[in-house]
Amino acid sequence: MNKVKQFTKKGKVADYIPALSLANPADVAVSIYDGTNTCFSEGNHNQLFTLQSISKVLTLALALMDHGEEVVFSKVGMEPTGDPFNSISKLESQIPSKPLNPMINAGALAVTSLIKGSSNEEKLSRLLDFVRELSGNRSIQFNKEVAQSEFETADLNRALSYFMKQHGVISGDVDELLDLYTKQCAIEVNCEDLAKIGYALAHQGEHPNDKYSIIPSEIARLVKTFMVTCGMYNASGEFAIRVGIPAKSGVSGGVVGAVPGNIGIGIYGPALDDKGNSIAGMKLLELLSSRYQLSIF
Ligand SMILES: NC(=O)CC[C@H](N)C(=O)O
Repeated sequence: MNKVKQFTKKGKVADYIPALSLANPADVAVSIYDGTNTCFSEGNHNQLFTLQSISKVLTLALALMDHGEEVVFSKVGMEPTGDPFNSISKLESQIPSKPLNPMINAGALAVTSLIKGSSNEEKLSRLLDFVRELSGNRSIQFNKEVAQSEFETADLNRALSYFMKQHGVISGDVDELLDLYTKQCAIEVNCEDLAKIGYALAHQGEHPNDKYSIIPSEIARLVKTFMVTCGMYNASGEFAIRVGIPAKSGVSGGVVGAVPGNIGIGIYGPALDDKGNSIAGMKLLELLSSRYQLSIF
């Protein structure tokens, strides 16, 4: 832990969502869960933070459970982009303007538009229940201030959505979609919750304590594969080489790691590198992976 703390000085807290700029850049925490009911943690593992892009993994799993692969992958592709997570450029150059994968914002917005429910309240409550079940934590909620702060400033995500609506990738009201998406991104967890979610994904979608199946194993496999190819945005290639753990980051500084058949890892470190990944989190995962030989490759 001491080895990685120094790296926080080189990073910057995200401020394009104003509420996220309140985070303390010096924070670093990690939890590791091996299925034996208690987490091994270091740092302030009770610190709450929002899922942000980590939620994309969970909405993908839910949308696949709701509709199956054929429907979901008619709206979103399976290829890494090599572009920043909020880029619009490939939407225009791809025919028929389908977002390239579900881990970039355009693809995640398309996936969120697929979540079943008769209202945003019902869709959000289904997603919250899903996150609560995967983490074994019934008290998980979303942070209203962070959701509101993102909703008020999400013009780029609105632009992506309008572009996709024009091209028939999504339908319906764009602000309704943004309302759900910003609440999904504002779901609040701590490192232990993330470690348990990582464990569930690492174990074919099993409940982290009770071991019954929450996500069908084929969907858990598919989601982990996206974590490898696109989980760290346009740093995914280097991350696969240096770390080799299926993982997903968010601009709040959270990272979830799922070592297949083994541990789940939850990290918080809000100082980010230039690609939007937790700078200390990436380093910590690199050290953990080499010390305990966790790379899947
Ligand atoms: N990379 C991220 O975590 C991005 C999520 C954020 N809510 C956004 O859409 O910009």
